[in-house]
Amino acid sequence: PVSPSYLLKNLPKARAMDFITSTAILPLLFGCLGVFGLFRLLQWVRGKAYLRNAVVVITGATSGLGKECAKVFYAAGAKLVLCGRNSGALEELIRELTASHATKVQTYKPYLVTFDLTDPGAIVAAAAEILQCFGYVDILVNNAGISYRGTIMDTTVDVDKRVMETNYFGPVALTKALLPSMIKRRQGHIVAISSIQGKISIPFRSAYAASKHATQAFFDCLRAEMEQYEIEVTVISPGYIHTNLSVNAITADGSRYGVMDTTTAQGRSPVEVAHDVLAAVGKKKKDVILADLLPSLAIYLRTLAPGLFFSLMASRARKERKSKNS
Ligand SMILES: NC(=O)C1=CN([C@@H]2O[C@H](COP(=O)(O)OP(=O)(O)OC[C@H]3O[C@@H](n4cnc5c(N)ncnc54)[C@H](OP(=O)(O)O)[C@@H]3O)[C@@H](O)[C@H]2O)C=CC1
Ligand SMILES: CCCCCCCCCCCCCCCC(=O)OCC(=O)COP(=O)(O)O
Repeated sequence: PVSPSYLLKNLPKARAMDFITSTAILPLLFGCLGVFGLFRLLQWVRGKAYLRNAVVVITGATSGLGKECAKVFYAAGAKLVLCGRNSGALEELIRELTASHATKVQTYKPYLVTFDLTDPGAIVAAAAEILQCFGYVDILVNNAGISYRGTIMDTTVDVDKRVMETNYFGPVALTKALLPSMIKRRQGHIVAISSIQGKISIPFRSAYAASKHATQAFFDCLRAEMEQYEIEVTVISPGYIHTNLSVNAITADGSRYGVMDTTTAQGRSPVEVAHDVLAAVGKKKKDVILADLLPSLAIYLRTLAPGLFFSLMASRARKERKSKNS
């Protein structure tokens, strides 16, 4: 028997088109496209339904990615609990959200909870307040975080601890405080906003990269342990986003860095990233990288050719040191 590929190669173009249209190839192609389209549509509809009326807790909602996440989850019809340290900024955001009417679904006035993620007592109290108010939480978005700049040798252990408390122990404590009620309902979704630096470590970010690697590891373990209760875990690792992360970063002695780095300024818009977060949550994705090609390739390089990756990082450290000294 003559194979379709042989015929396609050997028949003139016109005859080849005749062949395609007169055989099952075209209907098969359209069939596959149709099934794929239907699957995507179903996924989209399910995602929308999943977020509508869901009780969603977002930490770090006062600025940057958290603020934009608040906007897209609000517009999707979620019942929001917005967390942060600055109650004035949260109240302002709630005013902004409730003033806009550009959504077709029913929206709910967000609830506000203020606490510091470095204060374990305040985290437990905040979780209790949220549960008392809503009875349950559907989705927790652990977004709040701080970054850091400094050399390991100059950095005090207090600074390492502060970054770990904000980016790792805080989200872990909040997750643990909300998990029992999720387990009881056999329903819930924990989201961790990590970073590309949760997958690869770059020089002069030791505390930050360590906190994000710890985040990735903890929430990967959690995903496996929670499968039995049907609780979802999504870890999201973005590349640079144009927010105030670098401005708010702390330095080796704990002072504020206060500089908008070029990498941050040239990062993706937080609005776009928030939409990607919403889509990932709606699709119950397990692990998502939201970055350009180079950082994504760097993750593969770290796994497949670690020696080369380490040399590149050492050269990056040399260059950065040189430019600082000159
Ligand atoms: N921007 C980027 O390039 C990238 C960011 N990310 C991650 O995205 C997340 C959001 O950061 P982004 O929006 O960029 O930065 P921002 O600095 O704009 O926002 C950080 C948020 O975290 C809150 N926060 C910081 N420390 C604490 C604390 N101790 N207790 C409670 N809340 C706190 C801040 O609240 P407050 O107003 O009280 O300071 C603020 O709302 C972080 O986890 C970050 O690591 C990941 C990859 C890239
Ligand atoms: C097969 C070819 C592979 C080539 C790989 C070359 C290696 C290039 C290194 C790229 C490093 C990318 C670092 C990305 C870091 C990042 O996106 O971090 C996100 C953040 O969390 C930003 O926080 P920060 O405080 O550091 O601004």
